[in-house]
Amino acid sequence: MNKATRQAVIAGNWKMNKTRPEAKALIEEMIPLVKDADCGVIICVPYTNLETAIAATKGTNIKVGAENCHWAKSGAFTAEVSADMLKEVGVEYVIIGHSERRQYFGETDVTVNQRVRAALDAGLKVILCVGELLNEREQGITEEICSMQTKIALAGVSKEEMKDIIIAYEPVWAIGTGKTATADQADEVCGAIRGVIAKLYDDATAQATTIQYGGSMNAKNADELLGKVNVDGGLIGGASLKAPDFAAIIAAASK
Ligand SMILES: O=C(CO)COP(=O)(O)O
Repeated sequence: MNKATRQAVIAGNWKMNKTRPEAKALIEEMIPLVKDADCGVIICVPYTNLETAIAATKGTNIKVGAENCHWAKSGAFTAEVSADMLKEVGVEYVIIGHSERRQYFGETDVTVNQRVRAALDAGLKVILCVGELLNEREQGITEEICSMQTKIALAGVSKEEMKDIIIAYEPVWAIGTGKTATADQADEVCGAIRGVIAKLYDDATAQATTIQYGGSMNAKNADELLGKVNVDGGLIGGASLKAPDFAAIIAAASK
């Protein structure tokens, strides 16, 4: 299996945006624009929008994800949401390990691993985020950081379970900054992550794993990034909040 046979997946990460009426309107605008996509289409939305998004996307090619989940089944974890709760609502995907969770909410490689495990156990598919800080890139340790994050996050995940894991390489310095990694930088790190998967599992698993790039991907730069052999799609922040922009990225991934 190679890029030609791997499924490209474009996922929107809405972050902390949109009330329920706004979410419904955005999805309704999106549906006709993305209905002919030749790639996977996912929108990851705030918890309060999940039911709205699931209802609004019913019968369409848009799948719905959450932006995080807790590692415990239930318990005294004020404001957290379990993987079972998401599954019961009808959610299919969950983002885990986003750099904003790591940066602002004390998420560590170990808790990322625990959350990945909980999501898989609940029957959810995972979009696992990894990526280096600017100073780590400047120190030349990008591949080491991304390899380590990937390895720790996947501890206890079997080869069979890898079909339910998408990895998103998101350099932290490129998120929401308008600074995109060059297509070659994105390709290089996505390729290095694929190498880690090959070592942890085997080459067939590595070749079958969807590895996205995320960080200021937009309608203008999507073509070049998605043209790279190791870049199998994108995790889109800002541009996923505008239906025409999101649709343009999906069109680029469908070529
Ligand atoms: O963090 C991101 C997606 O998870 C990327 O966000 P931007 O596309 O807004 O840079």
